[in-house]
Amino acid sequence: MNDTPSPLRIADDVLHILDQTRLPFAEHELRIDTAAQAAHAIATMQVRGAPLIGAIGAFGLALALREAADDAALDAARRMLAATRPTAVNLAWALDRVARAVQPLAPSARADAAWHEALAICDEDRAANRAIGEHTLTLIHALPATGRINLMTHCNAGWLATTGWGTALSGIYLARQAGLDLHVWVSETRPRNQGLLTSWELARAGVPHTVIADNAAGQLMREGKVDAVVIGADRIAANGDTANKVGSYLKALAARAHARPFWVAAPWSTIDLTCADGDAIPIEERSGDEVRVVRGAEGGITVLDDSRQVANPAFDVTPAALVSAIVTERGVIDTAAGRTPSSTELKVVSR
Ligand SMILES: CSC[C@H]1O[C@H](OP(=O)(O)O)[C@H](O)[C@@H]1O
Repeated sequence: MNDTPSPLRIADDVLHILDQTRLPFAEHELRIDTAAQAAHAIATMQVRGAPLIGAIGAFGLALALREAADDAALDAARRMLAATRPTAVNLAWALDRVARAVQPLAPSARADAAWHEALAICDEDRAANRAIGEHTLTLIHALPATGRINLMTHCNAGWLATTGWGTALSGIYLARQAGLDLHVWVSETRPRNQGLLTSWELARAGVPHTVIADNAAGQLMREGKVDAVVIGADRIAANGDTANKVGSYLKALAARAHARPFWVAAPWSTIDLTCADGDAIPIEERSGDEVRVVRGAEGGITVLDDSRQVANPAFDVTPAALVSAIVTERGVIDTAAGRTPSSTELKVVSR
C-alpha cells in the first residue's frame, strides 16, 4: 500500500502531519507529540476528513497515555479528543477501538498498545480505501457514457482526507491508472474550499479536472456534462441517510432530477448503526468567521463584518432515497436496485 501519498508520517514515535489549513498554497509539516496538539489539529482542521481524524484521534489517545494511563486519564483523554468534531463517526469509532484494546492492560503497557492499534487503523484504512477504489472503478466502467467520462465530486475525499488513497477519489485514481479518459468537476466547497485540496491532489496525479463554483453544479448536469457524482461521507445512518460536507444534498437533488447516479464512497467504519436515520446525526456548526473571511494565499479577506448574522452548518444529510450506491471496502450496496440487503449490508436499507 505504499503507492499512495499520505497526509501523515510517523518518525521517532511521533506524528508529522501535513497542515491542511496552509494547502494548497504551502506544503508545511507539523509535529504532533501531545494529545492536546492532536486535538487542536483536528478542531482547527489542520487535519480533516473522516478517516483521517479517526486516525489522528487514535494517535492522540496513545500520546495521552504516555503522560498518564490510569482509567481516569484514559477516559478524560478520550472525551477531550471526541469533543473536537461531532459529525464524522470515524473519530468516535477509532477512539472506542483504541480504548477497548488497552482497557484490559496494565497502565504501563497501554501507551505502546494504543500506538500499535493506531498504526493498525492506518493500515486497514489504506487497504479499505484501495478496495473502495476498485469497487468504484467497476461502477465507472458500467456507466453508459461514450467517450470521455465526466464525474463530479464535492469537498475533498482524497488521500488528504484519509491515511492514503482517499475514498471518493480512490476510484478516480485507479481509473486514471487504468487509462480511462476521465475528467472531474470539482466544486470549490465554500466556506473552507476543500475543493482546492481536491484540485491540488488531482493536479499532482495528472487527472484532468475543472474547478467550479458550488452553484454551477445544477447547470452542468442540465447541460448533460456530468455522468455521475461521487462523494465521501462522514456518517451513514442505518437506513443509508448520509451526512457529508454541506452542499452534498443539493448535488444529490440535482443528480436525481437529471437521472445521474449519486455514489457515496466510505469505509465501513463510517456506517453508524446506532443512528436510525439522518435526523440522529449531529451536524457540526462551525464559526461564522469561516463565512465572513475568505481565505487565500496571502491570508484572509473579510467580506462581512461582525454586525451581520451568519450560520455555518458544516454538513448536510442526503436522504438515502437520493443515493444510488454506497461503496465500501466490502462491496457496493446498490441502494437503487430495490432488492433485499444481504447480511453484510446489515441495516443499510436498499431502495
Ligand atoms: C473521506 S471523508 C471526507 C469528508 O470529510 C469532510 O469534511 P471536513 O473537510 O469538514 O473534515 C467532507 O465531508 C468530506 O467528504
